[in-house]
This record gives sequence, structure tokens and C-alpha cells, in this order.
Amino acid sequence: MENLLNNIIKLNKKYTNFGQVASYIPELKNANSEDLGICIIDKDNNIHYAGDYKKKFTIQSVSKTIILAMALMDNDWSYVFSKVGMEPSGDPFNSIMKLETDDTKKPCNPMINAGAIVTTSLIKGTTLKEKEERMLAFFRKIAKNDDIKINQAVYESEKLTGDRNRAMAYLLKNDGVINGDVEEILDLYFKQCSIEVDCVDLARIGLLFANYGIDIETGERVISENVSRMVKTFMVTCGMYDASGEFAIKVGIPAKSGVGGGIMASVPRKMGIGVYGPSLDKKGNSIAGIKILEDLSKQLELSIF
Ligand SMILES: NC(=O)CC[C@H](N)C(=O)O
Repeated sequence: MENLLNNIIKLNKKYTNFGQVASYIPELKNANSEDLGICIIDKDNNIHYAGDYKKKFTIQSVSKTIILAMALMDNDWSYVFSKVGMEPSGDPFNSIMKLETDDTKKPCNPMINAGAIVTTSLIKGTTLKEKEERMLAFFRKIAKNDDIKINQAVYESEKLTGDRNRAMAYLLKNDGVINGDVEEILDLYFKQCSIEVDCVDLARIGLLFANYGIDIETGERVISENVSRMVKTFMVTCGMYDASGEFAIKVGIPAKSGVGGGIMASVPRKMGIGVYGPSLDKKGNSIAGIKILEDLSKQLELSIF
């Protein structure tokens, strides 16, 4: 397995030259565009890795899966889906357009920024501090890593430059889709995106979703079967934004990307995969990361279709 992973990294390294690291969040520009790493944890708890699997990066939009799970655990599902839809948008992750043109005024799905701002607004807690603590505790629990924390520099950079997200959030408040203090909701959203992880953390979380919410080591049910299923389904239909269709054809694994360069993938009943490659394609997905997953899926026959 280690040979296979090392080979896949070697073969696909060249693709890092064809993309660019995200720059619209200034702090993300500091990433090394040539980094590429992978970690796999299978259902028997075997762990395999290659490349820059230990490099830390911010989770960014991969967090949307986890926050969705929390929102579904904290609220009635019908309430959650009265505020956010279940359909792919076909638009870029930060698009604002359909918030105006859709009759419902609710975001198409929880994997685009507008939808994630809604799920973030549904996290329970009496104060912002309590919500942040609950969120961090949940991330630490599902990644089985107590050292997980927020990257303060990225958080501040996002907060300073996140006016597009701010615009969406105010529009959502105006339309009654989110309630409460918009700046507080945004603060929590920027914090969740700035949580620092590595490939091992993403593989571990991916495995939990792959295993329908049961911790393989302890047997504890951490997330319900239905919520795990819903999250994986959103990963298939919307996880790679407006590249989800092509990704389903070529890779065929539920996956979620982030502009920090991470991709978390969940192969049902088999394994969790964490990939890191901060050089992104035009749609904001790790350019070499997708190639790695494509090769891996072919070689290990991982497509769910
Ligand atoms: N695609 C992403 O990873 C986007 C997340 C980023 N924090 C944003 O809100 O723009």
C-alpha cells in the first residue's frame, strides 16, 4: 500500500504546477504550492500515508460536512431543510446569484458558502463562546485529536476580507433564512473554516462517515446512521461544487474539498481518505488532489457506482 501511495504521489506531483494556491484569503497565499500528501485509514484501523501528509492546513469548506452533521444533530431535520435545500447549485461555491433568483430565498445546499452560513447559524449554544467550544470539541472528538485548534492568522485574514460572505449573510438575514446576530454567525463560520488539520485528521473523520457514524476503535455511535448517510450524499452531489458531476464520473467517491487544499473522502464501509495539495483548479478544488483520488479509485476499485 505504501508503495502504491508513494507512486501515485510521484506520478501526480506535476499537476501542482497547473493550479494556484488560493489568494482571496490573503493568509492562504503562504502555502507551498508543490505540497502533496495523502493518508488512508481503513475499517480495520490500518493507517497508510505518503508525501506531505503531516503538513497542517486550514480545513476550510471541508468543515461544511461536519457543521451540517452538527446542525442535523442539534435541530429537527425538517427545520434544517426549511432553511437550506438539497439540490446541487451548479454555481461556484461563493455564488450569491440564486439567493436572489430562487423563489424560496434559501441556499440550494449546505456545501456552498451561503448554505454553510445557514447550517452554522443552527449550531446550538447560548453564547458565541459556547458554540465555538462545542464546535471545537466535536471536531476534536471525531478527528480523535485533542490538539486541533483554530489558526488565528487565517481566521483574522478571513474575517478581514470576507465581505462576500458578509453580503450573503445579511441577505439571508433580510430574507428571514437566518436569525440572530449576523456578525456572530459569520465569526463562527470564519472560525470553523480556520480550523487546522492534516491528512490524518481528514482520513479519521472521513472514516467515521464511511462507517455510518460508529467509531471503529470504541464501537461508540458518534453520529446517527441517517445523518452520516445524508452527509455522504451531499458530498456526492455537491461536495466538489460545480465539479461534482465530473468527480462522480471519474472518481465515484463521496468527497468534500476546501480552498486550503484539503479533500476528505469517505468510501462507505471501507475507508476514510485525507488529501492535501494547496494548488487549486479554477473551481477551487485541489488540482493534484483530484488526480490522486482518480488514480487511487481506479487502482483499488473504490467507486461506489
Ligand atoms: N471553498 C472553500 O473552502 C471556501 C471557504 C472559505 N472560508 C470561504 O468562505 O470563502
